[in-house]
Amino acid sequence: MYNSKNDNVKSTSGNFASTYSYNKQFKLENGKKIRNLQVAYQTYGKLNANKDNVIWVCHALTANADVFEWWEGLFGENALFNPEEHYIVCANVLGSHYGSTNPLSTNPITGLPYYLSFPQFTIRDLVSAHQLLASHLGIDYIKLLIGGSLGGQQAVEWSISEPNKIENLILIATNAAHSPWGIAFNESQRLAITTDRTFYANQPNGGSKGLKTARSIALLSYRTYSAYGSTQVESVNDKTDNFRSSSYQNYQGEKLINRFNAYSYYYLTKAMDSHNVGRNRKSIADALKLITANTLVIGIENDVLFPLSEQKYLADHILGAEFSALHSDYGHDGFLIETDALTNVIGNFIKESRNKKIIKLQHTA
Ligand SMILES: CC(=O)SCCNC(=O)CCNC(=O)[C@H](O)C(C)(C)COP(=O)(O)OP(=O)(O)OC[C@H]1O[C@@H](n2cnc3c(N)ncnc32)[C@H](O)[C@@H]1OP(=O)(O)O
Ligand SMILES: N[C@@H](CCO)C(=O)O
Repeated sequence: MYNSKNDNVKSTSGNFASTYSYNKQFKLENGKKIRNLQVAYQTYGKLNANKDNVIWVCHALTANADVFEWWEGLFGENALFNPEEHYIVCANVLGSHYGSTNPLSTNPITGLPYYLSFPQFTIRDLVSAHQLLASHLGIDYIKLLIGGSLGGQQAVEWSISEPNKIENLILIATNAAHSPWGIAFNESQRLAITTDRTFYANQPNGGSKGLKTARSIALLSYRTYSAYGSTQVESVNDKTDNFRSSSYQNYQGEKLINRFNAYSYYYLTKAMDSHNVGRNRKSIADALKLITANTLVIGIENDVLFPLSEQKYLADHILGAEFSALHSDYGHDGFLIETDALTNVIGNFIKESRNKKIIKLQHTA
């Protein structure tokens, strides 16, 4: 149920799924090392002769490398980001069990799964692992790097660490440093997981009841008062129990534990907490100034987890960045759902960028 490792599989939708193995020791930001690092990834389309059609997607907390599945509408055969024009790459993050090395993987030193002995990693480590993959794929230039939420945290870090490699950057519903509010939400979820004593049993479904509660807590930050009001309102006034909202929370928790494990969730939320582009750099604002990509920052108006002020901050500190706010009844998760609005705003940004480039070329000719 947990491992979807595919080795060099060409799927029916024409995409290519594979796993990259790094044969040296992978050094984490905290100095710890992971042997035999695996990075699962999928590609769609072909790298062109100039190697300048790469779209790299960084996924959020519980997604996987199959971006055509979870970002359908923005990515797909007939979408803005399509395999006809682009070479689209999406890799599973370190710590997630959709094919990359994670706490359920076997530790080559002990021959046993890591579980809670897995080393803690940061957003920068997620990026470093994907930079190795990019180099393995012969990609030294990314036409457009895009990510939302935890995916946006990776995209902003990548753009700071390798500014010359990223031409265009799209950051959605994300931030420059994870907020005290966001960390508190994550800690509450981890408290739910660790209250489930099976978490310490080191078994694949350990902590799953706790994870169900964690997802229930998280949903309150991914959705809004009005989303619950419109989708979970009762049609009768005489109920005193068994409300739709309760069943929804239970259903969503069950849905997650059927496809995700508590260990990956625990470590990935800690990685999210670690996000701070200013760490070991002069300041957050100075780090953002290192970005040279043509940048669009998109926020969701009623996102309670990553409020608009965070995207405004990014746009104000990244040189020349544009800012756009979208409305979504969903709140934070709107970045995964409002694909028509995203296609529209990103499509316009790409057109404007092309025009700017033509004008620049005319001036320098
Ligand atoms: C292998 C994989 O699955 S890969 C990973 C896929 N997931 C990801 O990539 C992570 C990112 N995606 C997500 O977080 C989510 O899928 C989102 C945000 C995009 C959409 O969330 P959803 O849960 O689909 O939407 P929403 O909140 O409207 O809930 C709808 C679901 O709740 C169910 N539901 C709605 N109200 C109730 C209720 N009162 N009681 C019980 N169930 C309910 C619906 O029947 C529907 O069920 P379904 O998912 O089985 O079709
Ligand atoms: N709903 C997203 C997390 C919010 O960014 C996910 O499950 O990946």
